[in-house]
Amino acid sequence: SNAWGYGPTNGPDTWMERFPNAKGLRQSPINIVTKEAQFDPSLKPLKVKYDPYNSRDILNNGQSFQVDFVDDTDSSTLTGGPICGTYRLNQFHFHWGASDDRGSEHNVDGAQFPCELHLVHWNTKYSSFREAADKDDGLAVIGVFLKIGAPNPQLQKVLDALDLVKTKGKQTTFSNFDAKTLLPHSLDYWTYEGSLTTPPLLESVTWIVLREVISVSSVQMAKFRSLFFTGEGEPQISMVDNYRPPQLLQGRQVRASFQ
Ligand SMILES: COc1cccc(N2C=Cc3cc(S(N)(=O)=O)sc3S2(=O)=O)c1
Ligand SMILES: [Zn+2]
Repeated sequence: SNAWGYGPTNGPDTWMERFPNAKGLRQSPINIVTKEAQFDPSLKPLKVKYDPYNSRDILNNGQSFQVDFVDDTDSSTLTGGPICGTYRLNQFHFHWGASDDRGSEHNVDGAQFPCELHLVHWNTKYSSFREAADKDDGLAVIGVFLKIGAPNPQLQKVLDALDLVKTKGKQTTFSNFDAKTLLPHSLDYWTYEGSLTTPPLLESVTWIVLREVISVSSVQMAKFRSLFFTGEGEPQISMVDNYRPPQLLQGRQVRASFQ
């Protein structure tokens, strides 16, 4: 099929054929070399204000599943940190592996995690998410690593909804979810200028990758892997390994909000 994906014939190494941004100078994800991340005292603390009222639905989009938020007011926002102004939460989604040894997009000192959460926000200096999506300062994505450990009860609320969105295109109502409950205690972060990690690979993202991980159990990871890339009635292909490998830093500086 000509649609992009993560398989042998449409995966990350083929994306440059249709999405020239793939060869750009600020591509994501990257490997974060912690010793080379310079502490920047001018970086402000992250301020996350999420209102559970804004959560709307959960959708299998054929590449991951995402929880969408109503973003027509400033009720769920990200401010402070490396960004200027107010960014609104639009959606969150995950990337994961076929086994616990891989699955995250960003790496830390060459290490991969089994899963990575992305919370996608857009700059309200633009009139909409779509208008912001291709601007240099249009998007800010918080990345959170998931590490195998104790079951995560907050994550479980999301995983319990997956039975209703097994195949591509399925969606269901998902209200009153507080995305803040998915964040770790510490909001210490690394930050760098990058891109969307899937087509259209737009170079519009200020990445904010949290240092502290959240936990996920192996049983919970199996729930992620019970989804399908394919639609109802099509030959089933398990939704696993939906991650892009690290891209070249191309001279970019990764800054740390902590010493
Ligand atoms: C062109 O404007 C649009 C319109 C609709 C959706 C998207 N998106 C596509 C990919 C994509 C990848 C993201 S990641 N993994 O870097 O966090 S976030 C994201 S998106 O902005 O939702 C872009
Ligand atoms: Zn993502």
